[in-house]
Amino acid sequence: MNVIRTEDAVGMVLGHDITEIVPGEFKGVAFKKGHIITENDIERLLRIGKEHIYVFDLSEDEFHEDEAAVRLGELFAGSGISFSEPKEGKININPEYKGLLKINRDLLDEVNDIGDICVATIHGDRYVNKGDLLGGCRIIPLTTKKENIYKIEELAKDKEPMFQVKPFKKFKTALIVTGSEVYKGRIEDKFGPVIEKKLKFFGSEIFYKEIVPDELETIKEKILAAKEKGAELIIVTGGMSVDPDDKTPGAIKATGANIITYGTPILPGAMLLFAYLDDIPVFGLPGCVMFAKTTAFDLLLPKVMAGEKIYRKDISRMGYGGQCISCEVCTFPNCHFGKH
Ligand SMILES: Nc1nc2c(c(=O)[nH]1)N[C@H]1C(S)=C(S)[C@@H](COP(=O)(O)OP(=O)(O)OC[C@H]3O[C@@H](n4cnc5c(N)ncnc54)[C@H](O)[C@@H]3O)O[C@H]1N2
Ligand code: MOO
Repeated sequence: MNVIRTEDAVGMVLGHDITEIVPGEFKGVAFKKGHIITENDIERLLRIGKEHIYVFDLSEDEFHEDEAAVRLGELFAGSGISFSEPKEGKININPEYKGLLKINRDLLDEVNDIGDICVATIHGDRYVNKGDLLGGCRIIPLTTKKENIYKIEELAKDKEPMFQVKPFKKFKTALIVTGSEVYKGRIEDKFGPVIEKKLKFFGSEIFYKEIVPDELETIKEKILAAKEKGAELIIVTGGMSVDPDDKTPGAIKATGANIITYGTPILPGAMLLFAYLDDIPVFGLPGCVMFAKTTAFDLLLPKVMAGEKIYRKDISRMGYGGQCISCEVCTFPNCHFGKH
């Protein structure tokens, strides 16, 4: 740090906070450490009694923390992402609309390995709402070598952005409720309303609904009929376990669908089936989806709704963090469930 005459400090970086006291009116920080001194500041500094100040020299090969933070904000913000004004070398990252958050985890780790620059995030692959806090980027020293920023710009080239939000699409959804007890009117359908509510949250609606008995052929026919009618997503509920009356997995298979998984390492929801009938995602949902607050379905549905293709490995890797602990007050998705 150098001591310099205040009049000569324009464009330089203030090395310490400066307090101003105007009796009866104001007492506080007039200028913060790290502030870049402008022509307009000189008179106020002199009035505070600062004829000399400590400054950092911003040499040719350095960026001021705020400038570096803004450059990184521009670099990290993919579609649907905005970032705040820098404050003391820090920007906040926010979504511009509701959607599925994607974070480039490899890039994140590489950036944090460099030093001087810290990026902290929430977990990706979950839904976020407009204005949520997704993360922050802070430059640790007051100034950082330009080469650090250029290195990050190079690292990020031709890669998925650090942050992006994929908007949810509207899916024409078919719902096939299985269960002879429901079909015969012995009990009321409690599954349908749960699914309807979950879909509505993502902006999709059920255009085709059938209640069918536990008969493999009937379930199969209704799935194929839904496809024929233009379904973009097919959900079949109930009959997913191993009882003799549980026909849903067999029926989905019999349509010729490609079974991605029957059994997910997620609890509750281990008996969930996910398949593609041509390109149409098909869920077989076990009974727990009807009564448990959060299940495997809540982890997979946002991805499907954002138009992501689901691979077997995406599901088989979900065991880590895949146990819901049924908190008294559910805060999902702001919890460990489904984060890995
Ligand atoms: N022997 C085994 N039994 C069960 C296993 C297992 O591995 N071995 N897994 C358990 C798990 S985990 C789950 S989850 C459930 C899966 O249930 P299903 O998908 O087979 O559900 P259902 O047997 O069809 O129904 C269970 C229960 O819920 C009622 N239900 C079903 N659909 C509706 C509806 N639309 N409206 C109202 N109520 C409905 C149904 O009447 C049953 O009482 O299996 C465990 N068992
Ligand atoms: O394992 Mo079941 O499908 O969780 O409730």
